[in-house]
Amino acid sequence: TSLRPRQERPALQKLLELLLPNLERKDPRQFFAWPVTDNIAPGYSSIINKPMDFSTMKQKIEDNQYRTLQEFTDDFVLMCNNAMTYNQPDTVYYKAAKRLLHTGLRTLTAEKVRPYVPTIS
Ligand SMILES: COc1ccc(C(=O)NC2CCC2)cc1-c1cc(C(C)=O)n2cccnc12
Repeated sequence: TSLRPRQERPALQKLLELLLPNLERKDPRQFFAWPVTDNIAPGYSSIINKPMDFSTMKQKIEDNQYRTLQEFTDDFVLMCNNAMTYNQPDTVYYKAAKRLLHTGLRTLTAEKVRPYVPTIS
């Protein structure tokens, strides 16, 4: 809660700006591109208390709100888990989320990504 302005984290921010489009390409039908609304998903806001989507993640990168790669990964996992919580397993959304989670985590934990993230946050 220090009053100091957010210090720059250029390396991490640049890495996340590269990783996000990589993850978005794994969602060609753009089910995860924008916040899910109650009118397309009845009761969504009362079932999912921490909504997340790619547009929100993009804004958080631009606002320098991710201090570590782990925080970015946590939002990605949250987004996928929300879809697997609200939607039944036999829906396109559940299946898309399961696949996205699996393939996206492979990207985020790839050896070539690890070295670019300073271990201290
Ligand atoms: C931004 O969210 C969306 C945007 C577009 C669409 C969409 O094009 N749906 C068409 C495929 C059959 C109708 C679906 C969604 C959507 C995502 C989700 C998620 C992510 O749970 N969802 C759940 C129930 C109903 N619709 C959705």
